[in-house]
Amino acid sequence: MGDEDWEAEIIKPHMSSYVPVFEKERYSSGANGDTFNRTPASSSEMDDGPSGRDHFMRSGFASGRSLGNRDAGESSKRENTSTMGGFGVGRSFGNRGFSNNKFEEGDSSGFWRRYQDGNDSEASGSSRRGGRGGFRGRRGGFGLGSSNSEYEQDEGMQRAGGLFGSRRPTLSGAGNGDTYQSRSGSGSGRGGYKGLNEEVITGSGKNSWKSEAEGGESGDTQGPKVTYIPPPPPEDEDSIFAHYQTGINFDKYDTILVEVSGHDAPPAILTFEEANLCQTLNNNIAKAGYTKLTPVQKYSIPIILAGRDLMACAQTGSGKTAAFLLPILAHMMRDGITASRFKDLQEPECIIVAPTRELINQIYLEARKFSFGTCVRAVVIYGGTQLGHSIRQIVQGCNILCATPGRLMDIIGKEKIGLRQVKYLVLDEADRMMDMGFGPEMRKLISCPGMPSKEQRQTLMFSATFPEEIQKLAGEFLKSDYLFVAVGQVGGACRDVQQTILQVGQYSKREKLVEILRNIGDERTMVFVETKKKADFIATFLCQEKISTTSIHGDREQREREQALGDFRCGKCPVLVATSVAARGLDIENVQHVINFDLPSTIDEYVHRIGRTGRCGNTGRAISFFDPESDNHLAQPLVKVLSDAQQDVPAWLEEIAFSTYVPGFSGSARGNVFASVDTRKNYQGKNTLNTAGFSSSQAPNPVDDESWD
Ligand SMILES: Nc1ncnc2c1ncn2[C@@H]1O[C@H](COP(=O)(O)OP(=O)(O)OP(=O)(O)O)[C@@H](O)[C@H]1O
Repeated sequence: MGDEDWEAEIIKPHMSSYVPVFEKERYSSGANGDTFNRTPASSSEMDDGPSGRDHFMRSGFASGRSLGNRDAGESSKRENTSTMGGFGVGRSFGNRGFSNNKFEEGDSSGFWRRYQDGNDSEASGSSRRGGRGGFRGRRGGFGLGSSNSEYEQDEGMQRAGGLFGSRRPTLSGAGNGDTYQSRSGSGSGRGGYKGLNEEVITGSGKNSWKSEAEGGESGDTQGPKVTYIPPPPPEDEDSIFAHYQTGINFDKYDTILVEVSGHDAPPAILTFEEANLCQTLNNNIAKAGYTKLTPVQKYSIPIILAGRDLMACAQTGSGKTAAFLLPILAHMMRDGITASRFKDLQEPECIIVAPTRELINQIYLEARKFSFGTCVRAVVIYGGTQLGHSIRQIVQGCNILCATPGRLMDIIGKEKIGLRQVKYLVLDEADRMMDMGFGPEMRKLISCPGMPSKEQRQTLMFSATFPEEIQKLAGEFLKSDYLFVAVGQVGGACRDVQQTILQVGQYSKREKLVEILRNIGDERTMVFVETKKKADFIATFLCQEKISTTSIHGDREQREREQALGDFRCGKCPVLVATSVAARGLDIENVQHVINFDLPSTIDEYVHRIGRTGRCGNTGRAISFFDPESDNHLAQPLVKVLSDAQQDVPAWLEEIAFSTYVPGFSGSARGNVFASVDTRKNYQGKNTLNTAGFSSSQAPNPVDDESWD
């Protein structure tokens, strides 16, 4: 079944019997699921802004999918068999379907009362704007142009489409775009997110890229306000330090070759004790269950402690987060940092940016964990949540600010954050942060008034992939004498992931997926697809097949995204269908399988995706469907990634790779080569060691000569 058939498929009446299970405990005051089941979607109260929208989000894909409000009511009474929360909301005719729902009594008004935290005025303000939920019927719209991006970003470019209704359809003037717009009313609804390939031009033809500060999510001038306030993280020590076990291959990390390039690199440390951290930090490390350093930590910690700028590349799941957090915290403690107090303008010492909301939240939780019992206060802010909430978090004090780029720029624009005290700037998933999507915002950040120059601050970049062309941009951010740490092959896949590539044509993919998932049973599995609409579609399909599934992608509300992740983490939904928004950084316990239902367009993306499993010495499996109709361009880089990771390479894949041979190829699908190591040409002083600290001149060099020099 091709793309064009999806909408036909999705509106089959039987599908409306699949309604979501909601996390009743978490939003207990509203008894979501109950409300959902009880409440008929009949009258028109969608004008209720946030609450209407809230219900809209929660009321499930059955509702808006195709049958409008009446079916929403009907389906809500049906057996609650699916665990898929709210996807496809308003998908095709959602505008209508949801503009009439009446869920607020039991559900979201309760939620809002509970979490609004004194922000009724903002909430009602947005209520008065009216009809937000109604317009959101277009979210995720099939064939509506919102979902065809191959890449989803949380901030930056994507917001242009999402916030201002300036998506590709508005350019087309016909077809999907028109349909979409007519269905979604004025198009003023805040609809999801744009992807890398989507246009950033409004219907009026102007470049509409705007940060939240310019009238975006902050809602000063246009569009409804974002009112979601994420629930606070648990405060008890057990939850803060909850962790999963390192796996059987954790000790094998020591055999990975590490190359450090640049001048005067400090020697690696072999133990936490050698880092000479303060007692509180050591206690926190022990409580986190860390007894032994990972390679990237052995090398990065002393480099950062020595005050050097760093670009570090290490395989997925190998502890890069602690590699930067621990030395930064150690510095702060050594400098005798004072507790930051309530102030209207906060001046954090450290700013950490990451490309997705869920990832930055995860980093924040790590920062909170390692700073436990110190006076260092970490704060997280990200898009899709109420701006007022972000501001309230910040003004209470902020030493480490974890942020997605768009929200960060907004807050800076609102003069809640001053940059003069910034000593550490961390770009996690740095290659992503510097690429076309986020690069402009990052450049804005480093040239913001008050931001110390690169000479005055310490800049740290971490990722599992560092394409050569992106490395070349790093000079803008890093001091010229920065050090480069490469743990193993730069851009290489984690060897603890057993990779299988299956040749599956697009018409057979669903059948194969179900077959695999049935064999897998309840083991946690992430299924990656290429577009947002396909994520909805596949998740719906799996629910239909009675496989408990949830989904995460950029067209889902932040609340839905967090709920989906929560459901997946706790095992309530063992299958998570995701777009690339979940490809990077997410550290979820017990993800045993990754399935690439669609291969991504770049090999780096592949490496990140499969890295959601096989973390921290645990083993995992990745199965990828290779469709010769569309994936041949990946054959060569796949062969390279597989062989570098000592995986079996299917003969048919080698054949395709050979037949699509591109002279000069050295590893990647998008022109960027695998940078085997530091791309600076003239550095001196390079040493290659294994992570037990012994010189490995005898050992085979992991460096791919082809792309070096
Ligand atoms: N030294 C250590 N000992 C035990 N566990 C560790 C250690 N370092 C990190 N971990 C754990 O390993 C897991 C993966 O770490 P982390 O998320 O930092 O990986 P990463 O390298 O950033 O991965 P990705 O490239 O996917 O972002 C986390 O659960 C983390 O707590």
